[in-house]
Amino acid sequence: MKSFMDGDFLLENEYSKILYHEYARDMPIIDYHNHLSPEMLAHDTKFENLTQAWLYGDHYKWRAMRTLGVSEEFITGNAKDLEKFEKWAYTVPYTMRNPLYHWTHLELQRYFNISETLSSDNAIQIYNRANDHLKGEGFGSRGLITQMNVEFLCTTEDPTDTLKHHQTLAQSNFKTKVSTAFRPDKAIFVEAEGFVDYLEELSEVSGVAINSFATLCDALEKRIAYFHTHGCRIADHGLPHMYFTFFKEHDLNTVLNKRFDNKTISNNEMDSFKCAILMFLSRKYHEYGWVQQFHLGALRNNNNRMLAQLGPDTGWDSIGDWQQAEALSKFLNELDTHDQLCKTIIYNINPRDNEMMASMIGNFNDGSIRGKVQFGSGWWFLDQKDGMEKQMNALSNIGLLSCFIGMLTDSRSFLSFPRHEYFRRILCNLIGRDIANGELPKDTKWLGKMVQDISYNNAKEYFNI
Ligand SMILES: O=C(O)[C@@H](O)[C@H](O)[C@H](O)C(=O)CO
Repeated sequence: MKSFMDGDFLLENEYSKILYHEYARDMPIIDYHNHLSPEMLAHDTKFENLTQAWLYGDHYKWRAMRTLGVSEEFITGNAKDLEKFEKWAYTVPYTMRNPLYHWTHLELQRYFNISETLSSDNAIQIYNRANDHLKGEGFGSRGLITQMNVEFLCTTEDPTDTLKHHQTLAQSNFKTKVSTAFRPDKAIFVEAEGFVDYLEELSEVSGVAINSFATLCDALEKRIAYFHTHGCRIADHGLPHMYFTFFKEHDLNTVLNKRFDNKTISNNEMDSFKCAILMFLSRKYHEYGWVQQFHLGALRNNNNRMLAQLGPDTGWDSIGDWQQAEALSKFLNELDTHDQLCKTIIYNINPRDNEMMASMIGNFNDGSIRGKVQFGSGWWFLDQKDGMEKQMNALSNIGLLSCFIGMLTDSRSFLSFPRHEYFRRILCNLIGRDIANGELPKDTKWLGKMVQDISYNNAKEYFNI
């Protein structure tokens, strides 16, 4: 019987172990999508305690604590950091079978060499032991990244961002290359309450007076050029679904003028605007040689009361069930038809769409670039063992797992990088299981190279790092 989370954690047989320990484990990390703070990296911010490093910003943990009945005071409220940690320690045993249980103990092991399981019983001891580490060398924001052998990481910024922290990092001696992803969502959601105010910000930072669809595009292009100058080569979008509707520029200006006049717009006007702005952006990404990502299907901000209290990305989102395939196909086809489709990564949040996504990418992998269009790793509610296995099985069954660019943390926590280890163990076990069952040859050399490609080489080549 295996011990809990021992050295062969998630590795069921000898082949899984060989693939992980001898091939995947020591590959550097390329984390091409996350929400880490570039400011904290630029300043190499140290953490006063484990609560700040582990619980601040992590809405995965917040949802678990709320489900257990922990008061918001001890989550995002005014309780002391130690009190918040004690509530998290109380919660952890109740997260068994949720990925948080594995991530929590993997992180305690990898950063703090703590192998005990966390609970209320040992909360204070573990808190103090971890804090002693955090006070030491190599445990600032940069050190935590360096410890995990991270070669490249990509944060996510709005087009109005100055990128001053990325510029600081580029001029520093920090070994990890820190880039940014251009995330223009606020310019896309034309119906959003703050849309017009946002256009004023965009106008200010771009130097373009935005009074029409064309000038909005000019402003965005100026920011794409600015981001490009500062090393950005990736864009990202969080959408309920893709948009594809017929539009005329005149109508788009009508939509904008209605928003400037605080008038409501129809659903069709909304969709036409979003299709048009996304089409413009994608064409520009292609022109600049960028990679574009589309995170599709999240049903965001479901709890108005808590949104008003805490804002977005605080744990009140869930899996949506929009139809995805037709609009996505037509959008990508329109770009492909005019040779304007850049490298693209599509992510689904509803597991129902796994096979659809795995088949969709084959429509536009035209042989021009190896793995040009990618089915992204299990995202958000799917970035756990079951979700990752299902995503990789769908990709294996319908596409080519060997061309997959693998894992990303999508995290706001500097302690999340063992999630790459978690992914690599799951990947190696999937393949090791097939070898043990006689479904794959005992060619650990070939399959070892495959797991190294999925863990690192494919992403390095895909993003030209
Ligand atoms: O990029 C997104 O929109 C989501 O990943 C979002 O940031 C979410 O809060 C998240 O971090 C899920 O892992």
